[in-house]
Amino acid sequence: MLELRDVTAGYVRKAPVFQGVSLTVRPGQAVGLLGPSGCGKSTLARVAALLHHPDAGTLVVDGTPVRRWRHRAPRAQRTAFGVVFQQARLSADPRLTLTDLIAEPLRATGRREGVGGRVAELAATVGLTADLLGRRPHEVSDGQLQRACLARALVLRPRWLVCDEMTAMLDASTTAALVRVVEDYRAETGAGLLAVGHDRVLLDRWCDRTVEWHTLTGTPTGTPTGTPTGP
Ligand SMILES: Nc1ncnc2c1ncn2[C@@H]1O[C@H](COP(=O)(O)OP(=O)(O)OP(=O)(O)O)[C@@H](O)[C@H]1O
Repeated sequence: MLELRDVTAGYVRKAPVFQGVSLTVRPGQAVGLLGPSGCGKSTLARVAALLHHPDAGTLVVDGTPVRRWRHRAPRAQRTAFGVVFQQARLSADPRLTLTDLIAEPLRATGRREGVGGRVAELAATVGLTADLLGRRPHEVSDGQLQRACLARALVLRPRWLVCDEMTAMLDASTTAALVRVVEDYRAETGAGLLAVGHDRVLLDRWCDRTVEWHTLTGTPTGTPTGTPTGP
């Protein structure tokens, strides 16, 4: 279970972006988070993925409260998450080839064996051909780079996926392809998903339930009331 309990977070302590927000994602569940620009969805997603330290509240991952965020978080907790952001170019080291980009989390966690095979397998999964893998980010399209970023997010076989407007910059066919990759991965592994976006139609189709931001803010505790949209 991924549980945010009464979380307050932001960038200036006296003026948090949001206060007292609670949200729960069950293993295997896909929760969409919908809200207006600037309300704090990305900030919440970053807290949930251990990338942004909240000012108050608790994050519990698979029963263990998180005490440290970012590089200070224990490796086992950090590697439980795969994260994909909207702007692939900001989250990709421009010096790395796509092969090295996808393999980055393996190398960072000291897993050097079988890297080539795992990268090839994931490249095929996300639809990257071999000729693209030797290129650097500036030599590929936004959609191709986002495919590589999704492969990177899956490379450690995370139990939780956080997709922060993953498809906002992409055309319909690339969007459909990447959503399918995420859903195939979830079907195979039982991973849970928090998908942030603006596109209600996409989130309603993709997710088991879609939560509106305004139902979260000020919610005291417990799972927020979402809009049930699926099984
Ligand atoms: N690094 C930062 N430093 C200071 N303020 C920030 C930072 N990142 C975001 N903010 C501010 O925090 C607020 C929430 O931003 P956030 O990106 O979480 O919103 P969002 O709902 O994801 O928006 P969008 O849908 O436009 O991506 C905004 O007012 C934004 O300007």
